[in-house]
Amino acid sequence: APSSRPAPDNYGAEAIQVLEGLEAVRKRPGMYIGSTGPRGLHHLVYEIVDNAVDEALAGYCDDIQVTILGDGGVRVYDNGRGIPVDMHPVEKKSTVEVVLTILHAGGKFGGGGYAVSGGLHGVGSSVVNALSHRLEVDVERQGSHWTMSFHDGVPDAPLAQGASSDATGTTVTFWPNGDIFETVEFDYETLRTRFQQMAFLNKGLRIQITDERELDDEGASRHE
Ligand SMILES: Cc1cc(C)cc(-c2cc(NC(=O)[C@H]3COCCO3)[nH]n2)c1
Repeated sequence: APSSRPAPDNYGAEAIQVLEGLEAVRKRPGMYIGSTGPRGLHHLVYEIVDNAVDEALAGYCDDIQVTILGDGGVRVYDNGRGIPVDMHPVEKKSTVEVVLTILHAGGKFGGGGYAVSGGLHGVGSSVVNALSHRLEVDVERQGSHWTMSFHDGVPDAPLAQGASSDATGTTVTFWPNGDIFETVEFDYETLRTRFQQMAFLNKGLRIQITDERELDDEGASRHE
């Protein structure tokens, strides 16, 4: 007789896909970011900034701010449209959660392999999330702040509607996993040089970077 067990719903399959994706990234980080040395660490920032740059190149954002926090985290902000916050009826997941947890076929050649230097072109955010022991996102869109946090890429709770806001934008803050990377100490000059190159390649693009770690009596150093 046919088993009485109901067919596994899509939601269960989806949750398994997320966990398998995160596990794959943590098992072979080099496949996704090239290495777990300093280059791989800085690649995390480039993956997140890539999304903000795409929004700027699409003409929706003219302010991108990167901050190296005193506690070793990095915050990336853009004043674009904000990642969509719509809730998918079936998976009961917001687009924000999908962008940050589903491992998309990334890279230059689709599927797995890709030239590390080129990065994942805006589909690498879930990789950054998987390799961060904590990640927070704050979207301003549709009149509100919408927030979500993750630990090792796993959501702490669904997307939550917060205070009202008449601005739009996306802020992602992440703290790289010290068990995966040889070092989690960001190098200011490495980031500044890379953003300067990107600004040369994209006329009109402005990326501000601030290092809050070297706070001394005259406050954080700020360069554009
Ligand atoms: C800092 C950061 C990090 C991430 C993961 C996404 C983004 C991001 C994503 C977007 N824009 C979008 O997702 C577009 C996509 O098309 C609908 C409107 O919003 N802007 N900024 C910014």
